[in-house]
Amino acid sequence: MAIVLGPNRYGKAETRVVHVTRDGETHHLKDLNVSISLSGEMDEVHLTGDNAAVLPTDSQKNTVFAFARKHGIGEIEEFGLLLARHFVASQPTIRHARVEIEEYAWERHGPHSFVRSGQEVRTALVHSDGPGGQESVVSGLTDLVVLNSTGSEFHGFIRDEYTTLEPTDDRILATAVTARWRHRGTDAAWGRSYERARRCLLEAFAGTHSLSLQQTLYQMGRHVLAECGEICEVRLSMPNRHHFAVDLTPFGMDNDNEVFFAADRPYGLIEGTVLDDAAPAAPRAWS
Ligand SMILES: O=c1[nH]c(=O)c2[nH]c(=O)[nH]c2[nH]1
Repeated sequence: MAIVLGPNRYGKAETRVVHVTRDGETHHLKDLNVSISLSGEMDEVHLTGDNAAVLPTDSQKNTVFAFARKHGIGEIEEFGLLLARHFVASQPTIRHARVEIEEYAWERHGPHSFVRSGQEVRTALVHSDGPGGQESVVSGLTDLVVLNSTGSEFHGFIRDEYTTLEPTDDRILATAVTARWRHRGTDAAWGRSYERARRCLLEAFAGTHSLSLQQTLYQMGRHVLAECGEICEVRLSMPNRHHFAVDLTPFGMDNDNEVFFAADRPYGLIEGTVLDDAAPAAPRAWS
């Protein structure tokens, strides 16, 4: 048996950077969580402990803050590309950079006062092999919590000896959407693209008369691809947040889908990809 070093990467995870743009009395806020992961000629550091090829993760963290000061923070895809390209272009030992960014939204509550809005998080995942190499941008969101109080059925499923679920033609459909979408290029109008993709997800969730969460998932991905030409692949992960109508007959009451028990776990987890089959595959874009 030969023992060898396999794939590896390293970087500073979860640098929390807040940038304030001061426009007189009126301030603008960007609140990010930036995770950097670099790879390249890293055999020596693993095999012998020679650090000559290693850009310290501490320097990577500092770069995030310095770039926020130098370039400001616009769209997170843009900031991610700036960072990823910098590491690969400036360090010969670094061949590949992966930058993952979460953006937390703040709602304006005054000229320099903000309220953290919802739990939804905007995301970007950027890969760069440097000038002339491959690059990819995947945008997305997590924790977009949505609920339809009707317009959802689930019946016609397999019944085996362990099946107790009753078919239903009217149930609550609720989920917390995690969606990621791959762009065809690296120069989209990121902000507008994000708003359009998000709107499409919501429109399709609300507008689909659902026979299963799987069917709703496919419609959501389809709608994004149909409306957003800059996007070629959508990956969705949606927990089925079960709401069970409570049996109130012990108390002499009926319950015509009015009172539900919102179960926490277990939950069905429905995941799927919707894509333009002509788009080039980019497995590395998602890793
Ligand atoms: O939309 C659904 N899809 C399923 O696969 C499933 N399984 C289940 O028990 N309930 C549901 N609902």
